Amino acid sequence: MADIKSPTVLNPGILIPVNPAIENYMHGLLRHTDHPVLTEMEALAQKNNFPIIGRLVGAFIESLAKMINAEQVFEFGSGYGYSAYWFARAVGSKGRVICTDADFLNQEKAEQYLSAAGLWDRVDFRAGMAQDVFAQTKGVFDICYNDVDKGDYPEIWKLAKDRIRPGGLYIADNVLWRGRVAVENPSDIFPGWTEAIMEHNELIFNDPEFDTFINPTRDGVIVARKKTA
Ligand SMILES: C[S@@+](CC[C@H](N)C(=O)[O-])C[C@H]1O[C@@H](n2cnc3c(N)ncnc32)[C@H](O)[C@@H]1O
Repeated sequence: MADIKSPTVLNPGILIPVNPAIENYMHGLLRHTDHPVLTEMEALAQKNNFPIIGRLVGAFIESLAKMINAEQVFEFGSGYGYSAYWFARAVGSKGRVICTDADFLNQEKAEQYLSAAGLWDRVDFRAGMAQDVFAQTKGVFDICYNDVDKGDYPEIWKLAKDRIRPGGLYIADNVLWRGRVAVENPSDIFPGWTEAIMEHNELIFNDPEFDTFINPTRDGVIVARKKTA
């Protein structure tokens, strides 16, 4: 039996923080979240090797959004709407999830899936660079969620942090980057991405305006709550 106290080592320098058997067990507990649209979106991700947040993180962000009664969410990097599916459920019929993605084909797919799920009327999907869309959007958000290319993580944090309401959340996926943040000289997918994620994480943990924690599920999700006083 695998030692569940040690992270699983896949390749030299690549670590999975939570033992896959435990993640499978947690998946099993989420069977009640099954939905035909969700299953289709997950199948597409599997087929195309597209990096969606997956069921465990999806259920996590939905819970977080419900805990703070979030109604206004901004997503940096929405893909074809899988993470937005969970936020859209949480914000309710009066809420709004602004989605952004650099690939306009993802907007079409998101419309198809989220319409089928009855959630499209809560979504405002804007194809383009998330940074530009954010600059064109006014107001503060209950949640800013970051899942863009990892080299841009520090920039997105700096943009988002001042436009989160007190008590609101900054959430970013992949902040453990398959453990690369924890090893010396990791082999990276793109040069500089590990360093950018590490800079991002340090900036957030050292920001006195936020209380911050990393949930190590899947690839690591950082959650930073803006203090109220
Ligand atoms: C990891 S995927 C997002 C997955 C999505 N959050 C989910 O879990 O369903 C990253 C997406 O961000 C988009 N992207 C990357 N950098 C971006 C940027 N600066 N602005 C807008 N979209 C970006 C890519 O086209 C890709 O679809």
